[in-house]
Amino acid sequence: MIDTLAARIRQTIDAKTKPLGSLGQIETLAETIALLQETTEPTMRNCTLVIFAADHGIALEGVSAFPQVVTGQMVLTFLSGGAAANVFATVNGVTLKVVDSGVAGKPMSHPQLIDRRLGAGTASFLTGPAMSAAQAQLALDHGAACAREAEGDALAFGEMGIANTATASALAHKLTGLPLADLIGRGTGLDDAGVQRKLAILTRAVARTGALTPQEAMAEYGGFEINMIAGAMLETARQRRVVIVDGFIATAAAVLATKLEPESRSAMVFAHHSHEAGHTALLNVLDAKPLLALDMRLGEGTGALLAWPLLKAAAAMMTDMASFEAAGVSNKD
Ligand SMILES: O=C(O)c1ccc[n+]([C@@H]2O[C@H](COP(=O)([O-])O)[C@@H](O)[C@H]2O)c1
Ligand SMILES: Cc1cc2nc[nH]c2cc1C
Repeated sequence: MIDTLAARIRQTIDAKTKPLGSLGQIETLAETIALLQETTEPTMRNCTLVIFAADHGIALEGVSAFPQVVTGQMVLTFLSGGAAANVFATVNGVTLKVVDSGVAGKPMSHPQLIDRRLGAGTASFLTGPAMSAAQAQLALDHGAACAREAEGDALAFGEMGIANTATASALAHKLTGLPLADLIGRGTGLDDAGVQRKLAILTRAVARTGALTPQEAMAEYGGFEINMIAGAMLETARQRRVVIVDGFIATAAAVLATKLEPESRSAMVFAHHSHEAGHTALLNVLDAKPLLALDMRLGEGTGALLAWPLLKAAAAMMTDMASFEAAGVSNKD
């Protein structure tokens, strides 16, 4: 007798009209979704992508190929529909929301922009904490609220923030203890000398503190948007909805989320393997096998948007595909 949900889900998949295991990672994805929804007939009807945007004091140390002002400019581009995330969301029927988590400069006022600002960018973590402990906690709370307000069987979280690969690397280093050199990359397009400079600055920055708790790490080295994504992931997981994890920065937020609440890992599916060098190390930390590998390194949730149809296919496989028995197809002896 089959007595566990996991075994019933596995048996449902194996009874479908296909050689055993022949749908590969789609089978694993179906198992994850079905376990989370606690049914052998899961549904994947709708998805929302929430893009969290914020600025980083560390940008002023020259760790990005682009100037800080681009963060706010890209927020306006998301709102006018011209970014890659808008295009991919439209193509795949995903609702898109944009959150100001703390973009530098004066607050932008736009009817579609969700205001969760925690300041005009973080402070530079080269010389002191990026934010206060209270701001770090508030970021988790704001992220959770944004998740509660977003509709979908699955939620994807994107980010926009010049220099946030530097932030993600420093934060991930403190959370995992992995060497910084394994966690840094070119971001928006640094050359070799730029990467060396980024490594030197981050090496100085992380030497400022010793071992940190996850709560301390997200205040010392976090970002408003990264911490909000962690809060949003935690809330989505608590609601037993699927979290679609995007690229390098989103995966750093996922590492933070799992350090705070390890059980959140079971709600996460990993959309793609980013071209950003440090992504492999973070995926390994989470024992994650991403669905796609397209050499993308844009962020914004673009990888998550491209993975969304695979989640729909995995759920539909469970509900709509015939079993050997129902279809009258002979199974192997
Ligand atoms: O998602 C990724 O894997 C990814 C990898 C490299 C860069 N990005 C995006 O580029 C920005 C950060 O790059 P940088 O060089 O400014 O740290 C930020 O807006 C991210 O959305 C995103
Ligand atoms: C133009 C541009 C678009 C982005 N989208 C996400 N990060 C980005 C960084 C830049 C520089």
